[in-house]
Amino acid sequence: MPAPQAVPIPTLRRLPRYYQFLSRLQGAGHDQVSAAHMAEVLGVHHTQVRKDLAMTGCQGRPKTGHRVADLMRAIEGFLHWDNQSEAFLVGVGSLGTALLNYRGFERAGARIVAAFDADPRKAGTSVGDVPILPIEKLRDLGRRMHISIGILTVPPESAQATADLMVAAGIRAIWNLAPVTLEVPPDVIVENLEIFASFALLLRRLADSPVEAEAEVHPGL
Ligand SMILES: NC(=O)c1ccc[n+]([C@@H]2O[C@H](COP(=O)([O-])OP(=O)(O)OC[C@H]3O[C@@H](n4cnc5c(N)ncnc54)[C@H](O)[C@@H]3O)[C@@H](O)[C@H]2O)c1
Repeated sequence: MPAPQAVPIPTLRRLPRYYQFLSRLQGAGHDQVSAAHMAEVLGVHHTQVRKDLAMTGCQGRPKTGHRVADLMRAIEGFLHWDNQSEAFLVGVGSLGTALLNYRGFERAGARIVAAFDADPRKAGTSVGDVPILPIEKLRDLGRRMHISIGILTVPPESAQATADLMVAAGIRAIWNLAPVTLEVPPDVIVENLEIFASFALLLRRLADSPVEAEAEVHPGL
């Protein structure tokens, strides 16, 4: 298996999509899949799919392709999903609560073990089985529990201070959902996610797409 730094980022982004597709195939009772079929359904060039899958070390067979279960295991191992990383979430508002309620993280290899908020009314409560703790506990607890991932869902004005606190707590990877460019030491990884950037792209593409026919608007209304 190549060293992690040799893996192209686009491959790392495509593998979870492959995994979701495989999981749907498995759910529908299929146990074999070809790279060509994955390429067609997912709209990725088949050479690229083969290259990506080869990186996971899973060998396909010329006629039958891959066993779905083997491929899923290979992707899990390659992305370290089989070695769950524990995460802290900071900022238990609308977005933070939605993420805490989302059980898909565990399938993606991360388990949120505690959440933190500055609002004293939230401390001492929980979302599902995740306890909400006062923000003052973040630093010591992070260090004691060797937590490496921080999910940042505080308002923009608190984002940099929260990132600083996460770094002081020993967190080495921050998933930043606040619309702020964070400044962190060079050895700390930041991945930003902006849902509205994707939505803006959708709107732009809709505006650019040709309208084929004068559609009947809301028939039946
Ligand atoms: N990435 C995206 O696509 C996306 C989508 C929606 C919202 N957001 C961003 O996510 C963040 C949260 O949005 P929301 O709608 O959940 O806000 P919210 O106001 O509902 O929740 C924010 C929470 O953070 C807590 N908080 C504030 N300062 C804190 C601090 N210093 N330490 C710990 N906790 C603190 C508040 O008490 C509150 O519970 C915002 O930055 C928002 O812009 C991003």
